[in-house]
Amino acid sequence: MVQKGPRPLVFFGPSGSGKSTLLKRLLKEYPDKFGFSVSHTTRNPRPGEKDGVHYHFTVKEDMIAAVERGEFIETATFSGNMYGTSKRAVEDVRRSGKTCILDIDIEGVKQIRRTDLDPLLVFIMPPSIEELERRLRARNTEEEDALKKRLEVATKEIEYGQEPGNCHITIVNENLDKAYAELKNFVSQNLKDNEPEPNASQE
Ligand SMILES: Nc1ncnc2c1ncn2[C@@H]1O[C@H](COP(=O)(O)OP(=O)(O)OP(=O)(O)O)[C@@H](O)[C@H]1O
Repeated sequence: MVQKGPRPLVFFGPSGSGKSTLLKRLLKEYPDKFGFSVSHTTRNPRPGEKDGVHYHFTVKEDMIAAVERGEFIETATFSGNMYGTSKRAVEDVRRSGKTCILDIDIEGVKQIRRTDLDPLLVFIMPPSIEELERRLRARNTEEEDALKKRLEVATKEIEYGQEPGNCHITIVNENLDKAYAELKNFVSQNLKDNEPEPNASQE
């Protein structure tokens, strides 16, 4: 079945390559055009959190069963709680007329490619591993062990992203403004039914 609404826009690439930086800029410039899917979690709601808005709150047994039925694009466990993005949540954003933005790892990319969600795959590549390491160190968000692990995984992710057919565009994020211009150009070429119209006139 051909789905109505704009295709989901998937960002993937090594940790530190600049995915969040680029997608935040896109969301800031076009707040009405893009949206995020609502994730599922088995953790308890915090005060003020609404089911279906902040998360779809569920229990482990149900979530495991849904994962086994193939309903999830990706899942992860943090401090004993499961989190995940369901196909349904991505479809919901699409039905609202917005482009659903996803920032996922390559296992998630492999999963979403097996669905009928027809995603546009944007691979964000660092200029070099050395520069990636410099940026991760400057970001100062990881302990040394976690940083080393991210750099190890980065090589595999770069290999996957560079294999023909695994993405629709590779953006080398050397100069941020140039990388963002490439992203905007790709988006406006490929999401015609969701043509970005800036809410601010200055570019
Ligand atoms: N073109 C660029 N030049 C220099 N620094 C950059 C550039 N793009 C992003 N950065 C910086 O590099 C760091 C990593 O970027 P960001 O956090 O966006 O990466 P990410 O791919 O989202 O990482 P993660 O997967 O770990 O969330 C940030 O501190 C960001 O400000």
